[in-house]
Amino acid sequence: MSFSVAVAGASGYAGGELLRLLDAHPDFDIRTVTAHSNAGQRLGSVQPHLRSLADRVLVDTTPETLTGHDVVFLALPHGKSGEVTAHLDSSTLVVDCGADHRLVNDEDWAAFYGGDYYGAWDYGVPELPIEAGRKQRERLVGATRIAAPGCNASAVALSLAPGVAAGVIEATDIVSVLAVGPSGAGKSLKLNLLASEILGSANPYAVGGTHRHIPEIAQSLKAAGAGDVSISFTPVLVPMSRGILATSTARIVPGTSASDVRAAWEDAYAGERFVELLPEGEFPRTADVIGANVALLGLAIDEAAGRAVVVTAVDNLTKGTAGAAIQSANIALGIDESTGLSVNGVAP
Ligand SMILES: NC(=O)C1=CN([C@@H]2O[C@H](COP(=O)(O)OP(=O)(O)OC[C@H]3O[C@@H](n4cnc5c(N)ncnc54)[C@H](OP(=O)(O)O)[C@@H]3O)[C@@H](O)[C@H]2O)C=CC1
Ligand SMILES: CC(=O)N[C@@H](CCC(=O)OP(=O)(O)O)C(=O)O
Repeated sequence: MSFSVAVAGASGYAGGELLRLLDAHPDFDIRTVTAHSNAGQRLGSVQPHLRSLADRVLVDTTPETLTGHDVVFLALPHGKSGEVTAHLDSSTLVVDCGADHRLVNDEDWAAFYGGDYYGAWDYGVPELPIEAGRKQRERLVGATRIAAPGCNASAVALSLAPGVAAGVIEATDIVSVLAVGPSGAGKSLKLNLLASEILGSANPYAVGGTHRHIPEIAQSLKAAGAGDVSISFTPVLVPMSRGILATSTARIVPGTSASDVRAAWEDAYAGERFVELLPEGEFPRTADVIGANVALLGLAIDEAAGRAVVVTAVDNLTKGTAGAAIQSANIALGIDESTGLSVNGVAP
């Protein structure tokens, strides 16, 4: 099978990671690569690590340049995807890596993003437990519109949804602190992301309940069966170009045994290729997931605090975005879900 593909935002970080993975995918044929300020440039001049695609020329991101493909991946700034997708044929599979189609509640959109609200699409985290023992992947089969997740949001949702779905942790008292690499903020110049500001320092941001991923996480936990959700979420920029280490804790439902808590995560992720619960006593490092389409989880029970502690590592650009987008597209198109995706990273 060969599906023609366009990648919009191909000059950016997420677009670059999409191209790296798509070029190795046997069923996808990259036909069009688009950009904005870099339109007209050779891809090799802006993504020099993509040697096999170096002579491709970036074209403008318009409905016309994106029309006529079987699959369109969008890696555009927030607000830009919604503008484009309204013009694409409904039979084209469109996978948006931005936030424009993630939130089901327009009030959340207004509170955390603002601007036009374009409506929610099927959420591209296949392994997420949803109600009644089901997984999000069921909803992706045959989908033609998919919203890939926010990288932090998917790390935290994957961390906690099994415990919520099994009823062993309370969703009303969650604390998540994340160490994140600056590539999550994209390639454009920002003063707080200068090397002189971040090398040798750990810098908190969006402190105090303001981060845009909070409603996205709450939405995923509600889909897993939570009623009310309360999450204190604090990201901290650390000097690693890519990667997320999310540490989340939640109160254990009184009377639940430690083995029942662990069983919730073991059962949820048994047989999953791209989400793995490490053996008891082991915890992941970001170094183990760089370039891999994998989320690694470590779980501990803090008996004294009465809390479950979940430490999750993902590469924000791979399992956190581009890998999730391609995995979800595979499911939508009826291709084997793991095609073109590896659990192996690069190290050291
Ligand atoms: N980086 C990450 O880890 C993650 C990113 N995402 C999401 O993916 C999307 C892309 O992010 P990322 O790759 O990091 O961002 P970058 O800033 O690295 O890339 C943005 C891309 O969008 C293009 N672009 C910029 N302005 C416009 C415009 N006005 N109209 C059309 N295209 C434009 C840029 O083109 P040019 O360079 O030519 O100007 C570039 O190709 C965002 O929505 C982001 O939130 C989601 C999860 C994780
Ligand atoms: C370091 C950094 O700024 N990271 C970004 C991650 C963004 C992301 O996951 O993408 P979306 O914006 O598409 O949700 C952040 O925390 O907002």
